[in-house]
Amino acid sequence: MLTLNQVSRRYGGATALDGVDFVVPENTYMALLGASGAGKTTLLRLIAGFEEPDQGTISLNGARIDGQPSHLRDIGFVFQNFALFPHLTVAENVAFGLRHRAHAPLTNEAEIKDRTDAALQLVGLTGFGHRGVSAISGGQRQRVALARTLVCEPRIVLLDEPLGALDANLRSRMCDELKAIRERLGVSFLHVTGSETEALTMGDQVAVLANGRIMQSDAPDTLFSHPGNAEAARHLNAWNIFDAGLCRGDLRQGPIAVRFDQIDVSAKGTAPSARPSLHATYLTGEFNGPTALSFFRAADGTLLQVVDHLSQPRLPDLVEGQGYDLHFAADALRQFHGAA
Ligand SMILES: Nc1ncnc2c1ncn2[C@@H]1O[C@H](COP(=O)(O)OP(=O)(O)OP(=O)(O)O)[C@@H](O)[C@H]1O
Repeated sequence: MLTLNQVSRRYGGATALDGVDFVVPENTYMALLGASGAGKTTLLRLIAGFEEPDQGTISLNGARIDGQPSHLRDIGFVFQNFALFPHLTVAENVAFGLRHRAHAPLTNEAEIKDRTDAALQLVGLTGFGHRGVSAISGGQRQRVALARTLVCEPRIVLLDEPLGALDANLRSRMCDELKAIRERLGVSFLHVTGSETEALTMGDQVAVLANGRIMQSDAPDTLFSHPGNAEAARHLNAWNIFDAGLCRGDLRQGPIAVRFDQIDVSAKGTAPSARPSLHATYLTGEFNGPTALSFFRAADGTLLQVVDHLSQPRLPDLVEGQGYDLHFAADALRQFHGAA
């Protein structure tokens, strides 16, 4: 189990991480979701030991690792750009870590070969060992990077946007593979990403990092259905967040959130009186295959989105520039304390 306790990191006057409390349990695929600049890479670099926190502690299985040299932490790191050696073969790239690690480097060629072959088999690259790393596909390069990390049997694996350099089809295939490989190994993976879809698909647990803090860490379905604050909701790209004052109905003051797929639309003045509702102007629509997204503007300028599933359409025909009532079940909304 990896534990960060009140970890902070500043660069000059800028705070990258601000009192982060974070736990990655054993044998877990942990996804860390955050926007660009949220501090994701900084967090991984502190765990790996490439940098030290200004404050706070980092422990692995109960023992402090902050302050320890990086190469003694037994932590694997898979970089976004794979960082393979271009002049080495696939097998040589994988074996490199075994030969050169600071802690008990291997010299026995038979053992190096056995462990390299096992790592290549684990990532589905048996038979590719002799190839140059420029003679394989992007997805295969990603798997070499993973094999190179896994061959050293790290206690936890950190993955920095590992699918970022892959095209969309390959990305979804690699999602399944990464999950399967982790399950076979039984070590925890900490995978950082800016994509909510990737985080929710991959993670046994998903943490949201914003403004240098962990906003929420939960099972993906809990996070998606019950974001605990406006910042977590905003990262899921599925929730409208607006001021309760816009609504007709008996609501507490402050920011509220309603999911894109839980809002209904009626002609102006026809919202059922039992449901909270607000007026908004229809801007435009967007088809995304099986779903359609409609955009509205509320009186205070807030942009609202409504998702309609084409197999079960709920929305009337909408006219651009015309006002509508947007309404929802009272139990569909979430209210948060503090600013939106
Ligand atoms: N070496 C550094 N010197 C100064 N500022 C830095 C340094 N490294 C990171 N920062 C700043 O710290 C903040 C967090 O950066 P970090 O790279 O951790 O974000 P990130 O979430 O990984 O972003 P991205 O998804 O864009 O890679 C940013 O504001 C960044 O500009």
